[in-house]
Amino acid sequence: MKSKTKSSSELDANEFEEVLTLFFNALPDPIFVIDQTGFVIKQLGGNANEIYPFLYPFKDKLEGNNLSTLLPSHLFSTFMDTINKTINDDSLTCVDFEIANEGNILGIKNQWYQGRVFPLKQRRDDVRVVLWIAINITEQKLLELELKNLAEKDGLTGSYNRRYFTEVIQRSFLLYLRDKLPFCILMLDIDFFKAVNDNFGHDGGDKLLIALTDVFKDSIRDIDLLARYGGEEFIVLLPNTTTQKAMVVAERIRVATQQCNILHDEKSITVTVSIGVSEITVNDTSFENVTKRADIALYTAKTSGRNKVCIE
Ligand SMILES: Nc1nc2c(ncn2[C@@H]2O[C@H](COP(=O)(O)OP(=O)(O)OP(=O)(O)O)[C@@H](O)[C@H]2O)c(=O)[nH]1
Repeated sequence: MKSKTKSSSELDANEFEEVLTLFFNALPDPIFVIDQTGFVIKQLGGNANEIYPFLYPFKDKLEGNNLSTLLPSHLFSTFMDTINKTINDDSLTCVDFEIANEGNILGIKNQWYQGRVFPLKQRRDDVRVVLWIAINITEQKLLELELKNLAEKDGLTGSYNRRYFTEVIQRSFLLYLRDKLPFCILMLDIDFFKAVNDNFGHDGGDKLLIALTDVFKDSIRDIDLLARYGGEEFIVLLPNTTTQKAMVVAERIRVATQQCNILHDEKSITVTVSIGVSEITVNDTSFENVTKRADIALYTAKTSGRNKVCIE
């Protein structure tokens, strides 16, 4: 009987594995074989040190160790949740994660990765196993963050812009309809701002707007939302707040503004602010009813002498 002989173009299993290992090792993205306990069975590829700086410090320490000893606890949880989901669903799972790189020897800042995790049929000591490919997506993430920033923030002061504010107040209004969670609005307008520009130049005016943004932020809680509404007009959303408390916050902002003193070309600039306050009511049919009342209150503050807090 004629036995099957290997032709010169065929590889035996060992040779084939050798080629595959060479191939994987040449890949810039690291690939890990990890079991369901978080034990790293094998690491392949990941040779682009500049885009995989997280591998650099323990390049040779990954294999044979558990992720729990390699990753910070919050990342370890993310990895284990992803591995369990991949195995339970028996399908590809994708997860984005960020790795902090402070003090990294390569001087590279935080990096974002996407883990693409595939379930494998193989087991290690009866434990299921996955293939984890980590792809560096930092540039894409930074671009996304920059676009988000451009869409939501005001270029001069870094506070939120009117468009973002409108989105948030719309949601607050819907929450109010559902849960009756009250909220208040403060409409702020700097007094005689034109005179600041006239006396100190547009640069001086800009510098003041930036300084006042900090003053306003320092006077509100983290959950409150400050936005630049127009030129020298700002608006604050105070969630879960009723009129009485909103008046206290408005008064705090008014006093802090009066006390703010900035230097520009060795001259000091001081201003005051007028503030209109309003609270959502059961009769309101849109968030615009609330902002309209704050605007009317602001007008009253302006026409009754400025540097005042009024309510409507
Ligand atoms: N420097 C600077 N000025 C701005 C900016 N946006 C708007 N302004 C100026 O803000 C001034 C607003 O003037 P007005 O609307 O007359 O109001 P006001 O002088 O503050 O007077 P009252 O609001 O009535 O107290 C105008 O001179 C605008 O040019 C900005 O981004 N930077």
